[in-house]
Amino acid sequence: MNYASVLVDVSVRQTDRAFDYAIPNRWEDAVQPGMRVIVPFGPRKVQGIVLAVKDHTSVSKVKEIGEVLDVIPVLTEELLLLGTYLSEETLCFLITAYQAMLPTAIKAVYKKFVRLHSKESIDYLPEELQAIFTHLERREWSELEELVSKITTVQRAIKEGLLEVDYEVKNKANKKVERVATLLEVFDHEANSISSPQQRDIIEFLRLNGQTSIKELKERLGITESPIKTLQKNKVINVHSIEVYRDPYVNKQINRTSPLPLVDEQKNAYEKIATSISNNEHKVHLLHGVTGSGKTEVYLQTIQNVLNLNKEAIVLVPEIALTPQIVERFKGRFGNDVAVLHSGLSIGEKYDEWRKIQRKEVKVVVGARSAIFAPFENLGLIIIDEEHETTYKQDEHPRYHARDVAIWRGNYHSCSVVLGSATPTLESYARAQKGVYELETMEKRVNQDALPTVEVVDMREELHRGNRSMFSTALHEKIEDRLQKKEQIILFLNRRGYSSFVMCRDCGFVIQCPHCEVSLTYHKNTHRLKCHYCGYEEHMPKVCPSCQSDYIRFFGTGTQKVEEAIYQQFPEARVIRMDNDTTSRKGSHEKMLKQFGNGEADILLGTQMIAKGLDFPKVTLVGVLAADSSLHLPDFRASERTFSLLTQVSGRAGRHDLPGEVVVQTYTPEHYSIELAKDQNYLDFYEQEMKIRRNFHYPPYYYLVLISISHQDLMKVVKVSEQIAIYLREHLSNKSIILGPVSSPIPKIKDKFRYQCVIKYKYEPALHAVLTKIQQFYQEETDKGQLQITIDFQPTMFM
Ligand SMILES: Nc1ncnc2c1ncn2[C@@H]1O[C@H](COP(=O)(O)OP(=O)(O)OP(=O)(O)O)[C@@H](O)[C@H]1O
Ligand SMILES: [Zn+2]
Ligand SMILES: [Zn+2]
Repeated sequence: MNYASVLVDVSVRQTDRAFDYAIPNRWEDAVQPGMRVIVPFGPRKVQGIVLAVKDHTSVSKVKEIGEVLDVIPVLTEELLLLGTYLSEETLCFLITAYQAMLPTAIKAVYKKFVRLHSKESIDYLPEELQAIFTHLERREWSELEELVSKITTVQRAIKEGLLEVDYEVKNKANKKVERVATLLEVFDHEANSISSPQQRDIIEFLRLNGQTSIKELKERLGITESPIKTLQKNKVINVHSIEVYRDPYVNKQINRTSPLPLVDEQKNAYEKIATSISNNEHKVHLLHGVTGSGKTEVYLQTIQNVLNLNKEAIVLVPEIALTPQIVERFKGRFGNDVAVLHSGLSIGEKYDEWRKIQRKEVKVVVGARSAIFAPFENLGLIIIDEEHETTYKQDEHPRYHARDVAIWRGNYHSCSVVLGSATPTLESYARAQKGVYELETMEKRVNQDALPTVEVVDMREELHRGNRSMFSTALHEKIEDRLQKKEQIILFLNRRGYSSFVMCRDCGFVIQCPHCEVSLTYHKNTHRLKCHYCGYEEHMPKVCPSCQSDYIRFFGTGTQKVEEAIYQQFPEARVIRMDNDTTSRKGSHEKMLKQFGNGEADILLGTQMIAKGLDFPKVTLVGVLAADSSLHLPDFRASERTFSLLTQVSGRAGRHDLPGEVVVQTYTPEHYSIELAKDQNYLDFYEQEMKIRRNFHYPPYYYLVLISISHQDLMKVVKVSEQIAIYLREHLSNKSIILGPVSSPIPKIKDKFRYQCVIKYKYEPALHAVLTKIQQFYQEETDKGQLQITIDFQPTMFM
């Protein structure tokens, strides 16, 4: 008899290890590590992952595996190992690590049922339940909740043993199938004897075109099902189902491109990476290239190089930049060899793209963060574009950084990792300076033109001169000019930490969320106020809740307000506004960019989502509104973010033949991150920012851990946070710095109070053990869900 060690799909501490199950004889050879199975676990059936297969067990009463869900393992040997690394490094449950690697479609959904214990039980049930269970002996829990007057009646019957709870594992994954018809050859010569013209058409069509879907047959020949059925019955044709992929790009015409002759800087970078590839070396190359220096072309040719060696490549692109433009550049070069994974796809589409990878039908995957787990087995290259983007860090469990996973996989496959950016993180650049990474620099734009000229406008002066509009005189003039010349404009509203809050001008009262202690945001189209943390909503009040004045107004600038201002000041301008409101429908993002690319609008107005990766030849002016709103967040990376954002946005102008100009509007023009972004002067910014980081003990000089504690009861949060801080001070070396506990920048979310501690350390070998101890100490309480303690290594957010 063989046994399987199975990790069950239940995230609590007690199940964070494998349990043994017997493999029934009929599946003796079928069960392999990395496959999903269904196993009995207590009263229920749960999904689990086979970690190992062995021929003995020390468990005396071992249960049997109930079902095997896969034919090929969903997790490769490498990914199984990677899961262990992730759970150790981020202190998450092993199952959580594996779940992060799999597409949503194959994660289990559990349905709860209630059924009669036995036929006789019915007589002992209360009348209400008798009626319900007489017709159907098994009912879904959610259905019962509707049927009975009080759910406690059901609970009592369960306690008394009359009813039983039953769980069913459902798979969300549904493969899409299509019915197709083929001609059976034996009947070819007898086809002549068929008299029905419709049937003859079908035969003729199939003879010419081969296997055809029933749907297409009906459409093309204008027929119904019936002649098809007749032919099938008479064994002239064969009808069967085949699996098809839901491919969002299937109807898209993407022109094939061929490699461009590289310019010197590109060639240099390409060759350095090519050398590591041909030597099968695991090296990390930091490709620091200004915007428009042609990094993408270097990626494309490097990938080609790897494909020639019959190996595979993963390309990560930040979600926000995963625009059709980028996808087309990869599909254009590698066609059907490319799978695409991003959040814009439906669950089914993502599953299909993932299966193409699993079945080795593609060699390149382009995707957002989680694509780093693509189940390739012969990896030759991993590229992370815009490596400075914070979205590469997952902000829920497992709190991993895609860069770390990339380097782990690169090491495993002995292949190169390329990190590309115009504004690398200080962490990566410092590593490159120390020689841990290889630095490749591209200082010039491909088209040899200078970078766009950037003018910084002091909005305080504009105000003093009596200009109260959103647009400075300079920006206004330039917009007019471009509109006249029929060139295009991008207006970028830096909205992070910026909201249109409602304030009473009489008494200063600001309307806040009753649950989160943040101000509510005004939404014009619904005339409602909304909390962006918990979703709470209310009507815009007519009078101030505090002093009854009717002089209550919203403040701050949203994209809608900017749009209105544009229409007022430039009535002839055609505007496309891109923000969360206008792009929530699937495909709308893509459609708007296409319209702008086709010249159907003069101005593209948007938030963060238009800052990255866009490449429109006719854009010659970029305006940045409220450049410094990202500077005043309670986050030590605020300057770095502002610098990188401004550099990226400016990089959208003048990328082709027409020269570009940028106008940056700010209230703090003297701030170094704004001054240096003006010249895209990364090196000076790096030097200056590094000094600050050193003085204040921040990364890359120190590592950080953020511990957040939350609970409904404030006293409880304070007590636990203090206990944790004391424990840390006692058990970590005195070289480490422990900050807090303090109340978090957002002190309350969804009625829970939030506190935090920060650990700054350089070398702390006991760290993981100490933190695990803390987790275990509060485990019972955190498993119940009231108390929450999250541990975040190298956090990117401090809110
Ligand atoms: N060797 C080359 N010869 C001619 N044109 C090139 C070459 N390499 C790149 N280009 C073109 O130059 C433009 C900018 O290149 P690309 O988008 O690759 O730059 P990038 O560094 O990735 O930009 P960003 O980081 O700003 O998105 C593109 O239109 C691209 O087609
Ligand atoms: Zn709220
Ligand atoms: Zn008031």
